[in-house]
Amino acid sequence: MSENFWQDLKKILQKKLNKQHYSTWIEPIKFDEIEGNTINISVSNKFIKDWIEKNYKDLILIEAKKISRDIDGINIKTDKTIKKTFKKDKEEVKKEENNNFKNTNLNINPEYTFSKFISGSSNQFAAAAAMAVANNPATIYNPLFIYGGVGLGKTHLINAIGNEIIKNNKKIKVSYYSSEKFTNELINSIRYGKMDEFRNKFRSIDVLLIDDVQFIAGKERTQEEFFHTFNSLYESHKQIVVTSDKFPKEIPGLEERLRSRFEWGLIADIQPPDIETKQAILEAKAEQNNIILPQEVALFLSNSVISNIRELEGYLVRIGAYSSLTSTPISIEMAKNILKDIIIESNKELTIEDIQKKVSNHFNIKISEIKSSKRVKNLVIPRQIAMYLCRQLTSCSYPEIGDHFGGKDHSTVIHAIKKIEKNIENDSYLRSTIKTIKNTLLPS
Ligand SMILES: Nc1ncnc2c1ncn2[C@@H]1O[C@H](COP(=O)(O)OP(=O)(O)OP(=O)(O)O)[C@@H](O)[C@H]1O
Repeated sequence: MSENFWQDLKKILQKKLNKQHYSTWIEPIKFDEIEGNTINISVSNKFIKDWIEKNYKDLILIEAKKISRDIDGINIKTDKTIKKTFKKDKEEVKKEENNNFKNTNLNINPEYTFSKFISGSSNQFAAAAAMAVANNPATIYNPLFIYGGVGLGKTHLINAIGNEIIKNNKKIKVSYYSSEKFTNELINSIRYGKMDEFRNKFRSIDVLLIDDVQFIAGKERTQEEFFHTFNSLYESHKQIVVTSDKFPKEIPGLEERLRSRFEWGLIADIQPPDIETKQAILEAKAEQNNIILPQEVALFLSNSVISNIRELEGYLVRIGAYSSLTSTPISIEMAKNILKDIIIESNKELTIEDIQKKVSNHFNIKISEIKSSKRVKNLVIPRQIAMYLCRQLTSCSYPEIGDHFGGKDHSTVIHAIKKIEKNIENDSYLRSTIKTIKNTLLPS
């Protein structure tokens, strides 16, 4: 009776709740059992557990009692292994699009909504936190700091917060700024003596969304001004949301006072997507772009390529264009052919060249640069990572690795690998970068 009980209960809850809330909070719940008179359920992390306890537990209990009068409690556990990918309903996407109004002053991209954001275990925490903030601006998590690797959906999520807030209340003044745009406006205001205007403008915003905040690090005047803007908004109980490619502590050149403020609220990370999530995203993007993508091709792409979703989308568009230009339906063969330089067959043993290719591709540098002896930072770290992965993923010796990196001595290779091994422990960004590259080298 238990599983049916849960299904019935979910149906009732689905009717009671708005679709988005249902699919974000109730749908991913894992039903465990009914033990005595208690319903045991699990969710993927403590944040979701707390949220459900605070907002939905009473409702679930009331409705459960209507099905079975004996029920008198709900016990929520956390279980990290829960993976749940849920897709949003087409109708809901349409409705949301219609509701969105385009106000270019706000700089918000109307395309990036929650309905178009696919949640999976890698980003569920950040998506749930974003939704919580969007539904309760400036009341629960302030600031919200979202961080994650390149192309994993930070810009999409921060815009979705803006779109959702506007949808709920058109009077709230929401502004989205890339750090670059913030800096440029500041520079212009200084140049043309318009600092008062600049300050007034930022301080009159209700919700300030700042994307890629790592770019203001190292810029003294921008950080100073942002610090004052932050304080003024925070003190007037206005919502601030910030994204970055790194955890606050790991942003080089970020002033201590800003770092500590970023840590006042909630910090949520986005990890590289798992295969299920990648597949769901690809299928959704294919639908949005009118590309007929057979399921096996979506699976093939999710298994073999890249974690960077922007890159993944790029390949999808390439395949779609090829298919349309040649009037041939998309097939695995076609995908393999188009992506032959990127995909490494999963049954083939990895070589040092494969690793060099992937690492160079990830960091957007040339293979010749990774093999060179140039000591600039943007080459040294990729080179060290590549050497580390060669040692981990191939059976090559230190001298062999050194040979493939422009004839370097084995002691240089050992030094590079030790450096990564040491840093990986404290640097979550490095860890996540290496994981992303490894995922593309070792498709599961
Ligand atoms: N979970 C998701 N569901 C649907 N689309 C996604 C998801 N995550 C990312 N995308 C898409 O991937 C592309 C890249 O995402 P986005 O620009 O938000 O990444 P980012 O993390 O801000 O990258 P960067 O570090 O370069 O600023 C966008 O088109 C976005 O819509």
